[in-house]
Amino acid sequence: MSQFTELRGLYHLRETIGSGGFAKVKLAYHALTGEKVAIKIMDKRSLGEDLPRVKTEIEAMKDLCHQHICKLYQVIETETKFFMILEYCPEGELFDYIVSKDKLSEEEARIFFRQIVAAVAYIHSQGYAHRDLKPENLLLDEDQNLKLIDFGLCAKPKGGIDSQLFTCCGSPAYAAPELVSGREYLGSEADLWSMGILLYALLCGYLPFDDDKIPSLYKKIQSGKYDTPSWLSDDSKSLIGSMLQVDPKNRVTIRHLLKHPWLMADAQCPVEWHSKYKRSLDEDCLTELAVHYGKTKKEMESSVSEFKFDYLTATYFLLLEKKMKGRPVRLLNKIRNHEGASREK
Ligand SMILES: Cn1cc(Br)cc1C(=O)Nc1[nH]nc2c1CN(C(=O)N[C@H](CN1CCCC1)c1ccccc1)C21CC1
Repeated sequence: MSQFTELRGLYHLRETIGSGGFAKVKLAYHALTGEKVAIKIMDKRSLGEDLPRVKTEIEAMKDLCHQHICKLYQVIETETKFFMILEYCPEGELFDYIVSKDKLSEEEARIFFRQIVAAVAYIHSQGYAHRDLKPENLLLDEDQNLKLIDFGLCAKPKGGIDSQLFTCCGSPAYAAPELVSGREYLGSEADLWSMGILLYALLCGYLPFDDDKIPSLYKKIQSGKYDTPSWLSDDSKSLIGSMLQVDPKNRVTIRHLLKHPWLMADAQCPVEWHSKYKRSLDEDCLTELAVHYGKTKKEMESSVSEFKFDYLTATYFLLLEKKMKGRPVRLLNKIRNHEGASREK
């Protein structure tokens, strides 16, 4: 396998697990921790006018640190390529999970939707709108937790989350009426509409507005009329209805969603949306890093806290991952060279 020289000794590349328009995603192992990562590789030449989207995604993901957002560990930029080293989600896309189960029970849909609401409440609190919320952009980790990905279309409006946007983007079936009508819109309100489509897809297994011709799809979206199958409970119908409001000013806000009765039904507590990641650095991880690099903890702390999204940032976050999963906070001191043979450091 053609080893990218930029990754040599840092990551051991394995098979391709996804390929899209201008990018592909490969499974890899982070050499120092042995943890699995997903490396999104983009070729600058084939990016063309999509290049700004990559920069948007990288800058957004550097800012976002949350239990339901796919973690960015490292960015490597060369003359011809971008490498984004990201959290590996072994269970794939929520889209495939829904298809495999036809549709989800209200209880299971609620567990997933609470996580989606938490992720969106967090990114809105950081001033971002995702603008491409759909089941393909929600991955499942090994504990069936959702991780939001693909921030290439997200917006961080200059004037804050509640200032007007124009660019029409995202996937048509999930796009809000004001967006498909080419009017000005608020990113946060468009995200809430997409979440209504998402909840409908979780509970029904198909989309409320669908048509293979875009113009007629847009007409259906702008009409706001969709059918509600018999198996939907009254509470589900009213929650979906509060998000699929054609007039964005009548649409429920993320703040209301957090304490909506349907979302609190089995849990009796509002959705806990704040990031579980602490501001302060983890002592155990710093100690292990200091030992490994032969530095004092103070030196280690100041290097790590720069968060340059270099190999040190990746190693810190992956050590933290190991700790949060109850695995030993240890670095592999046998650095395997690229043949895979290991030698004492
Ligand atoms: C598909 N699959 C099956 C299993 Br099992 C694990 C996976 C898997 O892909 N896991 C995984 N972990 N981490 C990631 C992934 C996929 N992945 C992705 O970023 N996947 C997206 C998927 N998008 C959804 C709509 C269009 C493309 C992607 C983007 C560009 C090119 C290819 C794929 C990351 C890196 C964040």
